[in-house]
Amino acid sequence: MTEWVVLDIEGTLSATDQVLVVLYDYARPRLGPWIDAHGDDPVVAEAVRQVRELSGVDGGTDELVRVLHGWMDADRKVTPLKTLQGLIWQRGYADGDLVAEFFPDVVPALRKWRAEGVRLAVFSSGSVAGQVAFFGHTAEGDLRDLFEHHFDTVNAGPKREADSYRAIAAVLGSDDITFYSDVPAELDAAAEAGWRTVGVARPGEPYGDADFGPHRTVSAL
Ligand SMILES: CSCCC(=O)C(=O)COP(=O)(O)O
Ligand SMILES: [Mg+2]
Repeated sequence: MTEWVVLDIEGTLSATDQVLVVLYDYARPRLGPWIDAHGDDPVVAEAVRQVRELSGVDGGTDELVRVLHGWMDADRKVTPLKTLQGLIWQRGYADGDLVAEFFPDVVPALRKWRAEGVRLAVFSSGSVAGQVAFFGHTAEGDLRDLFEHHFDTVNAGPKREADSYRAIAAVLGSDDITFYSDVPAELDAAAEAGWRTVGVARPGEPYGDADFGPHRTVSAL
């Protein structure tokens, strides 16, 4: 038994296509209008500043959107992109345009862990705002109560760096943590921080045939 289970989303709880096709296709045409309509929102203004800084692009919304689309095409988990996507998805879930879907084993496993007293948290590249909206609007209802904490690249740090996992452990106040992810490099970073790790190798997913090295590996939760 472990005190905490910390979970990745894409490839672990939900099919990669849920994110890279459904959610990315939803965000793509809405990025420009969102930037134009919410320029006074300090969160959007800071994201736009970061996009300019990281890309060196100096032009208007069209140029920014070209950069953001390029990052999406390459699936680069760049923080300002994840911030803007998260705001758009939050609206999409609230409006009923989006419904989060999970692999069939996921919700039973989450409920079983909770029934056993295991505490749950999420660490995803998706922004905390996007994560909370995602778990609040699922095909199996509002699942937000299952999780005590959400972490992203803003409040924890990059997923492939051990310091991010150390920062999460400090917030959780525990060193008895198990991390589930489909990405071996994320598991390496978590293990370096002293966490237990479980690789989730789901058939048909991008990391379904990956080499998980020393990490215990499962094909479902
Ligand atoms: C609404 S959650 C969207 C998740 C997301 O944007 C993403 O990039 C998932 O990355 P992960 O770190 O969970 O593999
Ligand atoms: Mg993942």
